[in-house]
Amino acid sequence: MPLSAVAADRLIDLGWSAFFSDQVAADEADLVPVRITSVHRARLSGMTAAGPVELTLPPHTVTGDYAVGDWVLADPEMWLLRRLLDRKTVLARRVGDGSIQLSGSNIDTLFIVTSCNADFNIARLERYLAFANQAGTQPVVVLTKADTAEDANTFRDAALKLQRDLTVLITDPRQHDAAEVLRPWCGSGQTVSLVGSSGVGKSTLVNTLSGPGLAPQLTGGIREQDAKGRHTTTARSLHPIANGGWVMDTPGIRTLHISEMAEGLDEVFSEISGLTCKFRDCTHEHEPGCAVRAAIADGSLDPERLARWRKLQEENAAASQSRENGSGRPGRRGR
Ligand SMILES: Nc1nc2c(ncn2[C@@H]2O[C@H](COP(=O)(O)OP(=O)(O)OP(=O)(O)O)[C@@H](O)[C@H]2O)c(=O)[nH]1
Ligand SMILES: [Zn+2]
Repeated sequence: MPLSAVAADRLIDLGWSAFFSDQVAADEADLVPVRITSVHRARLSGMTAAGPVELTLPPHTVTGDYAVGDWVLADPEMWLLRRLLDRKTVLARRVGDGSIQLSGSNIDTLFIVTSCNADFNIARLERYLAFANQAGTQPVVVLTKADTAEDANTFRDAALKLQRDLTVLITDPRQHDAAEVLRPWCGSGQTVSLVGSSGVGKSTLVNTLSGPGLAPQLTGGIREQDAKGRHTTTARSLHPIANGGWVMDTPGIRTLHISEMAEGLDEVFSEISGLTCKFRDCTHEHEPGCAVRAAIADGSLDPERLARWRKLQEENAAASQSRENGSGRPGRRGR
């Protein structure tokens, strides 16, 4: 069943690309690509080129194995879920009990939102950057509440130093032009998500991006009752952006533990990870020919930045080591 030109365009709007179509085997031609738009305890909702569908799940399906943003193939007769396609990017992290939490997949850009006030925290931003890099998504720092700061540019200058070629934007999420400022990352077929502390303006930004007339439910996560009757935020969802693209609302991340994020960290701290010392296993403590200590000595590397890098390296090594015999890695780099 060849796709009509309209349906093909619609699929591209949804984020479908050669990366996914190349995975469809010849004998799967009658299956339909579905993008997962929300993941519930016992239910998966999705979007096809023709509109929204509720998937029928095969027995023993664990919905937690699926992420909002996933592409799956389904049998159109009953919308029976057949197979998950490989992810281009995946935001994954270890949570308290050691399990992997999937925060979303096939996200092109992660807006790391922080305010020009006491919320602005360099060490936390470096964690978020490692998280985005490890996922394979492009991080963009979005600074809000510039109107309440004496000089927002000092915040922007500090953020620009956190990663080579990092994009840092200043915008007021309450204003319509916030959508214009973020437009380059929100075109047709592009998927964005937001992270940041409570109160920095994420929901306001999602509402501004979604344009007028979209469900106010976007502010505040979707809450469900778990088995013990507690209310927990179990669902994330994908929403259309007014002029193209998709935005994923992700629940707040209270503490972002660094685990299995070596590549992501190297990218944040590329000015350190790119240095070559005389000894390959240099600890940068006392060895001769240490390029890291030389960079500190000549002033090209900030000792505080080095200290933060060390702390994250140690946290990552300790967490990754204790996981060595555990289940698969949470993050898989897509680029
Ligand atoms: N003055 C000012 N207020 C802002 C700005 N951005 C957001 N706010 C306000 O800050 C408050 C919090 O914004 P939210 O969008 O609810 O923040 P959030 O990040 O979604 O918070 P959680 O839902 O708790 O995760 C709201 O009252 C916004 O109107 C800004 O640039 N300047
Ligand atoms: Zn060294």
